[in-house]
Amino acid sequence: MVKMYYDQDISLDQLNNKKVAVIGYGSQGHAHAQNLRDNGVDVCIGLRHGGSWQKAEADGFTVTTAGEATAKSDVIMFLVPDEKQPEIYKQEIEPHLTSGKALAFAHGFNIHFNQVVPPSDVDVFLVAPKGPGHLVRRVFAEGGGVPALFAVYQDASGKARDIALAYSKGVGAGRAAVIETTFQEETETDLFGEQAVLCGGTTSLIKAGFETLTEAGYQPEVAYFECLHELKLIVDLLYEEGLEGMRYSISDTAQWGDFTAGPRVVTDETKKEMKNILSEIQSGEFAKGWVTENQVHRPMFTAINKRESQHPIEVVGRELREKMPFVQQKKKGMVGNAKG
Ligand SMILES: NC(=O)C1=CN([C@@H]2O[C@H](COP(=O)(O)OP(=O)(O)OC[C@H]3O[C@@H](n4cnc5c(N)ncnc54)[C@H](OP(=O)(O)O)[C@@H]3O)[C@@H](O)[C@H]2O)C=CC1
Ligand SMILES: CC[C@](O)(C(C)=O)C(=O)O
Ligand SMILES: [Mg+2]
Ligand SMILES: [Mg+2]
Repeated sequence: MVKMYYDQDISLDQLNNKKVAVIGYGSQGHAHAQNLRDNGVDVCIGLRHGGSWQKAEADGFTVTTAGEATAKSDVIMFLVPDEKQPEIYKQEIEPHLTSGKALAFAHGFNIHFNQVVPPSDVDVFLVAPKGPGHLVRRVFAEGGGVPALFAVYQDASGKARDIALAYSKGVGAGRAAVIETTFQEETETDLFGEQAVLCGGTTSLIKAGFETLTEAGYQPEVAYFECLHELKLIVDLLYEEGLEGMRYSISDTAQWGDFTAGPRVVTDETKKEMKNILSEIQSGEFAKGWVTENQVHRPMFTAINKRESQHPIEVVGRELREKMPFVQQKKKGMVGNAKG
């Protein structure tokens, strides 16, 4: 088994006398900043004037521009959206990224695909939590942690690995598991996971199930609870106990259906397509498409996003969730969601 690091294996010393700038206060930014602060790390926030600035100040942080935060800090964790990083790096980070500092990422996209090229006299590492930022904070606040990968791309100080490990502990990952990787492995596996399984694969599966039931004349509310709402409850069991633990809790009838019908839904053809998706990530084809889509101001992203928000499962889901305030974490004050 790969070596894993836990809190007891990691020292926070490499962060103790350092200032950490978290650039961005969105999904990952607010979680890193708050978890690090709770672990005694000296954190400031770098932003542009806007919604996140107010949130970060209301949460008690010192907020300046990204450039000022970079200038006064030793470790700069870059948590603005991937597609904005190259420009913000050139304008705000690079001019202040003097020798001896460390530039850090939560995802390797821009380093691996050469969109950000830091100078050789700074450390470059990543600490990539394997979970959405809002859960990185929520799970930490509940006493747990979200696992993370760390990787060193450039070790100018000779201490980059220890700083990355300390940072991983600082955000709470040492409570779950910290694994060493490379920028290439993190970038390719993360893109694959979010496209084929966690986000793309799952939303397509949910919609296909919902559409199959509603097109057959079943009520949309019933289809919503069956194909979306209950998925969370099933995934909770998978998270806690794996496949076997989930199957312990479901009926034997469901388990027999799982064994016999599941492979008819996710077939060899599906796996073949997963391999194609992985090849496009590995070759840089996906990255090229995403960079280009942003250069032309996201026409497809915008159109698809609009169409998706009007899907019948979203229409019925909004109504049903309104009546279940206990499921609505966002309305209960989920902080740092720059996406609204
Ligand atoms: N979302 C996640 O859970 C995960 C994300 N990652 C990685 O973390 C990084 C950050 O992603 P994510 O947290 O989703 O980002 P978000 O979109 O949630 O947050 C973006 C933040 O950047 C700020 N920002 C945007 N433009 C600027 C600017 N020009 N100058 C200064 N600040 C700016 C926004 O502030 P404003 O309010 O002003 O717009 C906001 O605070 C990415 O590399 C991503 O791949 C890795 C693991 C999981
Ligand atoms: C699964 C999506 C993710 O990779 C994540 C939350 O880990 C992301 O980029 O947001
Ligand atoms: Mg991810
Ligand atoms: Mg990702």
